Amino acid sequence: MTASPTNPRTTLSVVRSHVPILRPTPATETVAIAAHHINMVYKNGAESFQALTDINLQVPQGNIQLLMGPSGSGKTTLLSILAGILTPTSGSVHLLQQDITRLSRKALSQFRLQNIGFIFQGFNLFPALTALENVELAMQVKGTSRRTARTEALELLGEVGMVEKAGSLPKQLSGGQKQRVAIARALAGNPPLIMADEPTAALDSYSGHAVIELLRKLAKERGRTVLMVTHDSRIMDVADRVLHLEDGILQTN
Ligand SMILES: Nc1ncnc2c1ncn2[C@@H]1O[C@H](COP(=O)(O)OP(=O)(O)OP(=O)(O)O)[C@@H](O)[C@H]1O
Repeated sequence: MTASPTNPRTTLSVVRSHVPILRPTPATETVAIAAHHINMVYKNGAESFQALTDINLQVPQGNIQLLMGPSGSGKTTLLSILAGILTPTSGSVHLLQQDITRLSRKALSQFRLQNIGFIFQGFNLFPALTALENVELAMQVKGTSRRTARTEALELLGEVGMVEKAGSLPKQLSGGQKQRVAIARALAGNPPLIMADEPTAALDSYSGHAVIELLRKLAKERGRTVLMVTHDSRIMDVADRVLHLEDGILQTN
């Protein structure tokens, strides 16, 4: 991918013994995520179901925006479309000024790998790999060499306060610790966009707060754009905007 001046990836610089550190990016109103007239119809045989109707939205770079709404209102469907995992029935999605709905399958998969960090409710860590190996593997998948991957994975575990648990297997970690490792893994390769589906749902209050604070810092101090599906009203305090879905329609507020 060609780095643009507004992309936090361009703020990567090498300081202190070859360890990459992110400098804060000045706040701009560059749009990082945009959806234009998105419709999604699920078809099962003769039956069809309209899950999303004419969704339009814009998320500026450095924002934390939440997708909220009742069960079945279309939150996960919309997040999946915005992340390029699902193709909408109609409409377009622009990520970092690129129309991802026009990319080939291969180009889209490469774009996702380079630009989006995913965080899931269930952590999705490899159970047989240590915390460090889970992050390292993600770096290698993104093209980092083995040697650099270890250094950078340790750096990322440091960012989420998990260096001391680098050698632990997921089963030896609490839910909050697992989610912090999953966040470190999502940050592998320094993606400018973070997309999360219920990142605090499986966590107790204390761990949930720690994860929310981490996501806030990523947006406000590191210029990452964070979009997440959540039912967690605590996150509303740190959000720039709450997008509310009802029956597949975005409510204007
Ligand atoms: N593959 C599918 N085929 C048919 N219908 C689907 C499919 N996936 C989702 N739906 C339907 O689309 C609607 C939106 O689902 P979605 O999972 O996006 O909702 P949600 O708001 O994320 O719900 P929850 O909060 O319960 O996870 C629901 O009515 C669901 O049954």
